[in-house]
Amino acid sequence: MERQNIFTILARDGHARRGRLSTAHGTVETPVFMPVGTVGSVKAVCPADLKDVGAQIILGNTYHLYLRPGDELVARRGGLHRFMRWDGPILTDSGGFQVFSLNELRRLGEEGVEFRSHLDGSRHLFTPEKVVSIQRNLGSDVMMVLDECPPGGSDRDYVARSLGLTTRWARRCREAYPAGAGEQHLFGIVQGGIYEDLREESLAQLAGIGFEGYALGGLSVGEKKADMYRILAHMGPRLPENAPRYLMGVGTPLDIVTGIENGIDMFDCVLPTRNARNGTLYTSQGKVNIKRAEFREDDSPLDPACSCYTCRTFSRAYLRHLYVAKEILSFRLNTIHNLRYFLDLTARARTAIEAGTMAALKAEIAAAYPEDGA
Ligand SMILES: CN(C)CCSCc1cc(N)cc2c(=O)[nH]c(N)nc12
Ligand SMILES: [Zn+2]
Repeated sequence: MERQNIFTILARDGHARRGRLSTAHGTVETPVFMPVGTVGSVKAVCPADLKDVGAQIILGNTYHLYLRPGDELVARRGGLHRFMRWDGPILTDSGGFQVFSLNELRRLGEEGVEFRSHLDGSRHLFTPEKVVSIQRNLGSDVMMVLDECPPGGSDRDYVARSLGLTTRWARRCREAYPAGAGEQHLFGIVQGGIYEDLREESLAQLAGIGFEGYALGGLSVGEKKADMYRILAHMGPRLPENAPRYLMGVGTPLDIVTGIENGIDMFDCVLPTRNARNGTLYTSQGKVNIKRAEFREDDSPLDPACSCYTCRTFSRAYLRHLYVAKEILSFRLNTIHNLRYFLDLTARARTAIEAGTMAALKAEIAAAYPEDGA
């Protein structure tokens, strides 16, 4: 069955693209930031909050949902959208990355990756076929292939061998879910570490198999920022032109704008949700550490340039009080704001690309976050 083109480019500004991705649960305006909802919830906020802050597509995670509550239980409850009452698009990572980041005990082989659950120590094997089956049970709109993400700083020989395994696994994922097999999209993940030639080799192999979208993996895993930016500049524009491009696990506000100017369409990062819970808030004037004593009697809004519920309603003094008192409401209000900041940033980028003013947006973000470019 001929697949209709799922991704349309509406405008460009240099390598930056303003696009539209169609999924079974609606269209996604790109560039887009995707809030992370690893175990079926974006921590501290509910679906109504997510809609209110402008979330379009959120992330779920194969590893976590497979272990608890179980992908088959979620399937029996009607799939992840129904289970968590999120009716917009969902992207799920394949789980390999989480196996490596959460488990000391794991064994990597041609068949797949064997690991012990971080919850109860039970033994499991993730194969390419298994992670596709889990993501089909979850019903995610975008599935990721099983890949190996070499740790930052891995030597070239290891990275070269690893990308071969990632390609063989990607091919098995595609065979388990051929193009046109259903409404879910399958994205390939380009590896190759900090080596341009290995990155191009990984991409050529994946493009030869054919996926609905392509992700840059293996970045923001401890490598030097300069190395990440070098690979991003080299590979962003080289990813297939008419497919969505996803930079996994990135990043800071400046990383995101830099990714957009290098042709990336989709981003996910735990920074807004994780930092909300430790009081680090992102604003138009840079980071605000809400627990600082200077805010004790500050009646001004967190960010005068932000129109989120938190900034419209509460003072910095109150947000500081909630945080210091360890009130649960602090997590929710801080998360609402931080997500709104990252979602507004990509919304502003969409407008900037249409207007040809991405350079000005980047200069503004670089000035507000001078420490990010380090
Ligand atoms: C919450 N997010 C961090 C989870 C989704 S993105 C996870 C993630 C992050 C990073 N930096 C690299 C990789 C990678 O190379 N492969 C895979 N499969 N996932 C990755
Ligand atoms: Zn706000």
